[in-house]
Amino acid sequence: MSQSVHLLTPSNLAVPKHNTSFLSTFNRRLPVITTTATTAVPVFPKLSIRAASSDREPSVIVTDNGTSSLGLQPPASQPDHALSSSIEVDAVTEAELRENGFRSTRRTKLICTIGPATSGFEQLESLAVGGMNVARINMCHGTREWHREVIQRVRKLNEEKGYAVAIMMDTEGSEIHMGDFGGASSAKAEDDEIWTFSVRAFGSTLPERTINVNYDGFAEDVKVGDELLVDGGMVRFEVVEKLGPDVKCRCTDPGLLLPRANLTFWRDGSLVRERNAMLPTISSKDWLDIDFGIAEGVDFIAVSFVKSAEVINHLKSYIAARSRDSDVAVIAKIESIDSLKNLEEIILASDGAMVARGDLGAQIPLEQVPAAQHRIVQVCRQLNKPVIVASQLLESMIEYPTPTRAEVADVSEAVRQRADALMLSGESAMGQFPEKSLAVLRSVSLRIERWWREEKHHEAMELPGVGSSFSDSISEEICISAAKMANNLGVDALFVYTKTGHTASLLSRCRPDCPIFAFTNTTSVRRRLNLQWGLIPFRVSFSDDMESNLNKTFSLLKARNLIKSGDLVIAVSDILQSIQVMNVP
Ligand SMILES: Nc1ncnc2c1ncn2[C@@H]1O[C@H](COP(=O)(O)OP(=O)(O)OP(=O)(O)O)[C@@H](O)[C@H]1O
Ligand SMILES: CC(=O)C(=O)O
Ligand SMILES: [K+]
Ligand SMILES: [Mg+2]
Repeated sequence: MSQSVHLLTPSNLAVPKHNTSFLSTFNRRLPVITTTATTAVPVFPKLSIRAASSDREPSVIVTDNGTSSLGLQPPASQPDHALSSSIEVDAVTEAELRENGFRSTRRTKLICTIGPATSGFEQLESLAVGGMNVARINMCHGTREWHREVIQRVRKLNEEKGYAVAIMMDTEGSEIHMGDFGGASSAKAEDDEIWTFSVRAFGSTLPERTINVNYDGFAEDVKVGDELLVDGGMVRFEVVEKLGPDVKCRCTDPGLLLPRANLTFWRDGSLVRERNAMLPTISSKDWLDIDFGIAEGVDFIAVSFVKSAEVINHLKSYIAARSRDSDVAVIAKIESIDSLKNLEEIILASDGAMVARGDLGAQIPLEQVPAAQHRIVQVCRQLNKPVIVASQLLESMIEYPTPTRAEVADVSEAVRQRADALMLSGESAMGQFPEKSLAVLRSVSLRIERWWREEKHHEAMELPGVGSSFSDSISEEICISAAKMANNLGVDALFVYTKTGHTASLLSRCRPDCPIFAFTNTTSVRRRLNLQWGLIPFRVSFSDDMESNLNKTFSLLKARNLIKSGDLVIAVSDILQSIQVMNVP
C-alpha cells in the first residue's frame, strides 16, 4: 500500500521569486487533498493521494553534469542498457545492511589521509573494507607522481570492487612551514637546545639542528624574544638571535619535529601576522596541484588557509572553465582567524567545509577551538553544506593500538554534533595502526549515533531556507516534511532519487532517524554523496517515471536481500517533486 503527496510545481503558477506569503499559503493548502484509488502499479497495491498532477519543473531536473571522469559510463541522458538492470553498491555496505538491518548503518562518514602507511593497494582495500568513505591526499607531502598512484589505486578499487570511495585533494597553501629533514622522518628537539631556522637553500644535506623555513620574509619578520610554535605548540622555541637569513632559537618546550610542520610566531601573547598575511591563499604550486587534481578527476579539492569567499569563488569558476564535464567540489578549510571572521560567506560560497583543528589551534587559543568547531558545524548544517571535523581525533593511535578516553570523548562529541564526516590525519597517513584507528572511529560513531537516536538527545535545529528559487524552496519543504514523517511514522528508510545529489543532501541536512538510500544515475554523484551524513549512495539508472523507478529499485534490492517485503519506506525524488509512503511489496 502506498500513499503519496505530489506537489504542483510552480513553473505554471507565475510565482514571484521570493513571495514567502504565497509559499506559506501554498504549503498550508497541501493537506487539502483528494483521495483516489489507482491500480496503475501492478507490482504493489497503491493508494495514491494527489494534490495535483505534477508538471516537470525544468530547474529541478538538472541536466547531468556528473558524468564519471573515470569514463565508466555514458551520461544519464543516454541510458546504458548494460547497466540498466543493475544497482551499484559496495560489498561492505551490502553486508552491513544485510547483517544489521537499515537502522544500525553508520551515519557519520569517515575520511582517511593516505600516506606511506596506507598507500599500497591492499592497505587501501583494508581501509575501504573498514569503512573509509573518502581518501584524502595532502599535497603538502609527497610528489604528484606518488599521489597519482594512490588515486589510480583507489580508482581501481572502485572499479573492481564496486566501492565509491571519493578522493579529496588538500592543497598545501602558503602559510609558513618547515622543510623536510633531508631524509629523516622526524627530529627530536630537547629543552634548551639552540636550533637554527633558516631561509637559506641547503640542498639535501642540512647542518645539524637546522630547520629550513619556506617563507623568505621569515628572518625579517621575526624579532628577538618572539615565541616560535611548531604545529600550534607541539614544540616551542624562543628567538634569541638574528643573523642574516638565520634565526637562532632556544627550545623551551621539547618535542618531536615532523617534516613540513606549520610554524607560527607570537609576540606579547598575540599571533604575529606580518607580511605573511599577504601571501596568496592559493600559491603558484597550489595552482599546479589543482590542475593535477582536475586532470586526475578528484572529487573534492580542500583549500587550506581560506581567508575569504573570494578565493573560493575564483577557484570554482576556474574549475568550471577547466572541466566542463566533471564536477569537482570545493571544500573550505577553516583554520585561520580570517576564516572564522568571514565564516558564513566562505561556507556559502563553498561546497563544504573542514574544521581543520590542527592549524586552527595554532591561530586561536586552544580553549576556543571547541566553540569554533560547534559554530562551524552548525553554520554548515544550516547552509546545507557537508562539514568535516579533522585533526588529532585519535592522535595517540599514531603510536598506540588503543585510543585515550579523552580521544573517544572527542570523537563522540563530533558525532553528537552530527558532523557529516570525521577525518584521520597522521593516524592513517604514517601511524602504526591505521586500520585500528578507523575501526575506533567506526565503532564510536555507531554507538553514539544509536544512543542519541534512542534517547532523543538531538539538539533541535531551525533549518532556514537556503534555495534561491521557489522550486528549491519546495524541495526543501518536501525534505523537511519527509524527514519529519519518517521520524514520526518510524519508517525503516528514506529513499531519494536524485540526479545531481541536491535532494539527497537536503534530506541529509534534516538528520532523520532512519538511513537514507540515495539513488543516483552517475558514478561521480554517488562518490560525492559519500561525504554526507546518513546517505547510503547507490548508482542505478532510472527514468522520469517514479513508479517504475520504485518498482525497479524494490526488485533489485529485494533480489540482493537488502530490503524485504513489508519494510516501510518513504520515497522522495527530484524528478517529480513528491513524497510517497509505502510498504515494500
Ligand atoms: N603523502 C605523504 N607522504 C609522506 N608523509 C605524509 C603524507 N601525507 C601525510 N603524511 C604524514 O602524516 C602527517 C599528518 O598528515 P596531515 O595530512 O595531517 O599533514 P599536516 O602536515 O599536519 O598538514 P595539514 O595541516 O594540511 O593537515 C604529516 O605530518 C606527514 O608526516
Ligand atoms: C587538516 C588540517 O589542515 C589541519 O587540521 O590543520
Ligand atoms: K594541506
Ligand atoms: Mg592545516
